[in-house]
Parts: sequence; structure tokens; C-alpha cells
Amino acid sequence: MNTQVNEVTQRIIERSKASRAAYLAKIERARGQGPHRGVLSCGNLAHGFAACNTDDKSDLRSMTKANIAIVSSYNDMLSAHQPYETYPQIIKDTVREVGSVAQFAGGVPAMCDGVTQGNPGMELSLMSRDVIAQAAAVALSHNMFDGAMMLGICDKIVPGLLIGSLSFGHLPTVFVPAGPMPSGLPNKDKARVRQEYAEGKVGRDKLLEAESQSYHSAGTCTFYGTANSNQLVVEMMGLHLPGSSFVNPGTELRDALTRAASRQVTRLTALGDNYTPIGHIVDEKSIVNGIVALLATGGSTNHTMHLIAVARAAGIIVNWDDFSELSNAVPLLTRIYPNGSADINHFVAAGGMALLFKQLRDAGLIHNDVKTIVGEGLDLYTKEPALQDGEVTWRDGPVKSHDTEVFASVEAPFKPDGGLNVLSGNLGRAVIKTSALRNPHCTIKAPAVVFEDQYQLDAAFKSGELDKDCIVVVRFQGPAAIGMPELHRLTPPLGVLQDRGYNVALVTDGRMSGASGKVPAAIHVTPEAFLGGLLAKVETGDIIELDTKTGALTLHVDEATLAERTPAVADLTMQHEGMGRELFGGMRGVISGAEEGACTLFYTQEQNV
Ligand SMILES: O=C(O)C(=O)C[C@H](O)[C@H](O)COP(=O)(O)O
Ligand code: SF4
Repeated sequence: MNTQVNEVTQRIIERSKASRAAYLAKIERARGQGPHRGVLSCGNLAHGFAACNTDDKSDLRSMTKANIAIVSSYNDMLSAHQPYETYPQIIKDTVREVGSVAQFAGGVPAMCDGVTQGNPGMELSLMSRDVIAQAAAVALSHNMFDGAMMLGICDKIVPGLLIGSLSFGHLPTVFVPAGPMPSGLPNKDKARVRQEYAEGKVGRDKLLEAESQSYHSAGTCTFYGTANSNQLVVEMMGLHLPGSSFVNPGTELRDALTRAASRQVTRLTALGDNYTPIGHIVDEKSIVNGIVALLATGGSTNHTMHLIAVARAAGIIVNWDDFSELSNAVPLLTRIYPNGSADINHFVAAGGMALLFKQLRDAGLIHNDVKTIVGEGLDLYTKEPALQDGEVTWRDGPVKSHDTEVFASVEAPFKPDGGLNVLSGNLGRAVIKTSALRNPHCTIKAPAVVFEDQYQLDAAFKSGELDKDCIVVVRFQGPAAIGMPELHRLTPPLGVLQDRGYNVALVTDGRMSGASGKVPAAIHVTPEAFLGGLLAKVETGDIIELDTKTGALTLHVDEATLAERTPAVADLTMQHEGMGRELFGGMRGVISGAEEGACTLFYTQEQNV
């Protein structure tokens, strides 16, 4: 076992001792005896199966058959989630074939960050993760279930479903992916047309044509953003069937995997002799395994918040120093856009999850003494799924990369580290993803140009005000201010400045998308400007230093000058109304800082006294 990975793991175990023990005791209490519907009154039960057919009713009336909850984030807005429309019936039919019952317990909302990117709706996005967690809990609170299947893929949805299902950690829970769309216009070509549009070289028609060729059918978008990072992390944590993350939708293998997942969850309930609740699968070692895999592949920076919130839901306390130290120990093994030009389908063709598990396991970079939905340890995850007589079987996976331009090796990685750094200094703490940068490190010391919302930057860019070495500061974007939107729409103009040869970087208390990458960005700055962070005192022209070698994020203004400055105050009235934003004021009021996961769900009344 890699020494650094093990040291971080032991530190997390030690830090989480009390909270993890309390969590395990909680889920043991919840476990109860026999089917959970057994504690319901006749009235509760009758309501619970009133709409079922005769067979299901008699099965549910008897306490011998497992009842499986289906929680789905289906909607037509996310290309990734559209395939889920047909899954509940597939699951119900399969579960019935093996003598149990499945009920659609509830739906959860899902926002497409691609649709809302650069628009007011994006200010609901991060908080929607917590709404999804709550909606999953509402679904499971019927307490009719002995197991659950979670249907979710994209950015905030999988983290939300993980948090929600961990609050029912006594239930065996299987996550069910639907897979990426087939490859369309390469992401790099799409990004080039965007920059040409930002420069006024092409019109909307050309831009829309490129975007539509890139995002062209059902399935997850093919860049390695937060959605695909979710799949990889969830499988690494043993909550997917082996190799199921990236099988394309609408294929026979995809449906066979959904049927196999439906059978598998019925084998894990407390009614049998292989009880495996999600609260026992998600432990300190599986969380570390997820972070290691994220780092080894240059995954989404959003997980420096999501995985902290997910771990917290299982009584496990993780922080950015854990991410940073794991990043120092983990080599970068893949080049998938934005960290390269390949897409997620190319990653699969080069070796995919089976090869990733093999390489990380053989190098001792992940813990193999973990529980999964298919048993103890991760050896089965070095296999890959294939069809045999219409059903899925697993065969040995690749032992080496089929394309070393996309998938390298631990012996000869693309970078010796995972390309995720924590910066700190008088401006606070921030994260920066270097795996997608042209140079392995970012060292910039330049004058600040300060904006208080992302839309102000357009005019400055078009006027040429930014045609220089500069550090663009976009503040009052934090969780408490306006819900911490992704500022991914800044990538094309900042990319143009970079291509013009200027040394530019972004510093913000907002966040970027998993698909962002080429422009150095110190994001998630905490404390945020709205809550007294020094960002609020930065003035255009101040010198800021950002250095991933030293980890510095420094405002070079003397203390006396800063003491005389009055912090800027942003009028956020307009950002707090319209597009439903007025409904999220309570969440903004209790949301934790970025390093605590920017989460509203662990707020306790005691905090209010
Ligand atoms: O990371 C993910 O999974 C995403 O959903 C990506 C972003 O949120 C973008 O908004 C969608 O990518 P673009 O088409 O470049 O805007
Ligand atoms: S990957 Fe992102 S852009 Fe694509 S469907 Fe999912 S949320 Fe939308």
C-alpha cells in the first residue's frame, strides 16, 4: 500500500472516529429486524401497496420478499438522464423474476449544468445537490424497502443521491448508470469554435452547428467533466457493477447490466445472508479510493466539495489537505478532455475502468480491503462486462493500455502527480486543477482586474481592457452570496487571451465546471467575499501572486493599506430573485463554506444559538 495514501487514510480514520462510530450506530438502529415494512401499521401498508397488482400486493403483504425502492432522476432535460425513462419497468420485471418486488419510490430533480451554464439558473445548481439528497430521503422515508436502486449520473445528482442514500445507510443500495452518448464533434474542435465566436470570427449559426454536433444524442456528454467523474468515482467506491459506468445507452449490454444490477441488489438485503448496506460500503477507504481515482484521471474540481459532503453523510471528515496530499502521491494516468483531446469513449477503448482498477490496485494506490456490491475487494472490477446469451458476464480486462496517448501507466504517467493543488495565503484557501494546463505549473504575479459578476467581463474583454498579463478576479460568487455558480462561460474569452500570449489567470470564490481546464483558475476561494473574505478588499491594479509550486495565493498589498480599505459590498438583490432564486434564500443562509462541501444539510439548531 502506498505510504502517503495510507497515511492520509489513517488520518481520516482518526479524525472521523467519533462521527463514524455515531453513524454506524445510527444505521444499526435503523436496520431493525426483518422487512422494514413490518413496522408499519396495516393502514400504512395498505396505502403503500394500494396501487400494486394482486401479485405484488400478496408479496408485499408477506414479510418474506424484499421490496426494492427505485429512486430516479429521469427527465428530458439532461441527455444523460433521458434513457432512464424506461428503466423502472426493466427493474420491476427483473426483480419480480427473482421473487422480490420493486416500487418506484420517488423521483428527484436534476438540473443540466450545460443548459443553465452562464444563466441565472446555474445559481440553483450547487444547492440542487442538497435538494436531491432531501428528495431521495423523502422517497425512502416510506420505510417500505429492503434495498434501493439509485438512477442518476450528472453533476449534482450522484452526490445528492449518495448523501440521500447514506442517510438510509442501513439499506443495500446499487447505483445504476446509463452511459455516455457516442462520440460526436471532438471537444477540442467545439472549444475552438467557441473561441472563434468569442472573437467575433464566426456567427451563432456556426457555433450552434458545432455544439449540436458535439451534443447530439441521449447519453452523458463525452468530456471528462463532473458527470463522468461521478461515474468513475461511484464505480471505484464499489457501488456500480464492474465496468458498467461507460457502456453506451440503447445497447443490449446496457440493458443487460441494468437487469444484472436489479438482481444484485436483491441479494444484498437483510432478508438474505449477505446483508451489505451502503453505509458499510462507503467507509474511509472507499472514499479515499474514489479521491485517488479522481486524481489519477484529472477529474472534476467539483468533487473537492461533493466528496467532502458525501463523506460527511457517512460520518467521515475529509478536507482539502487530504486531496492535496493524495494528489502528490497519485500519478496522472489519463488524458481525457479537458485534460487532453480524447473523450470518455476513447478512455474506454484504451482500457477503461478495468485497466484503471488494475493499475491503481497493483501499484498499491487504492485499498483492496473494501466492501462492494459484488463482494469483498476490487479484483472483480479488473474485469469487464460482455454479453453472453443475452445476459452480462465478466471477462478479464486489459492488462495494458491500448492507446498510451490517452491512458498511460503508473510506471510512465503523464504527470507524477494528480494535478490538483490547494493554494493558500492572505486571500484564503482555494483549489486549482493543473492537469489541464499547458504547463505543469502555474506561476503568475500580475495586476488584478476585479469584477463582481461574470457578465461584466464580456465588455472588458471586447474593449481590449484585458489584453495584458492580468489576474481576473470575479468575486461575490460564493455559496452564501449567490449559490456558487460555475463560471465556465469565462473559459472562451480567457482562453483567447491566453492564445494571444498573455499570462492570465482567474481567482474566484465561485467554481468552474468539470469541463473547464486550460486557463489557470484558483477557485472555491474561502472565506468568500460575501462573508468577509479578503477578496472583498481587492482593487483593480493590486498585484496578486498565484503559484502552484509554492502553493501561494497572495494579495501583495501592505497591511496598513488594507486596514484603511472598506470591503466592497455587492448589491445582490437582482441575483436573489427570478428563476426561482428567491426560493433558495434559506439555503444560502445556512450553507457551509467550500472546504466543508458548500452544504446546507449538516446545519444543526445548536449552530443557531
Ligand atoms: O462537468 C459536467 O459534467 C458538466 O455538466 C459540464 C459543464 O457544467 C458545462 O456547462 C457543460 O459543458 P459546456 O458544453 O462546455 O458548457
Ligand atoms: S454531462 Fe453536464 S451538460 Fe451533459 S447532460 Fe450531464 S449535466 Fe448536462
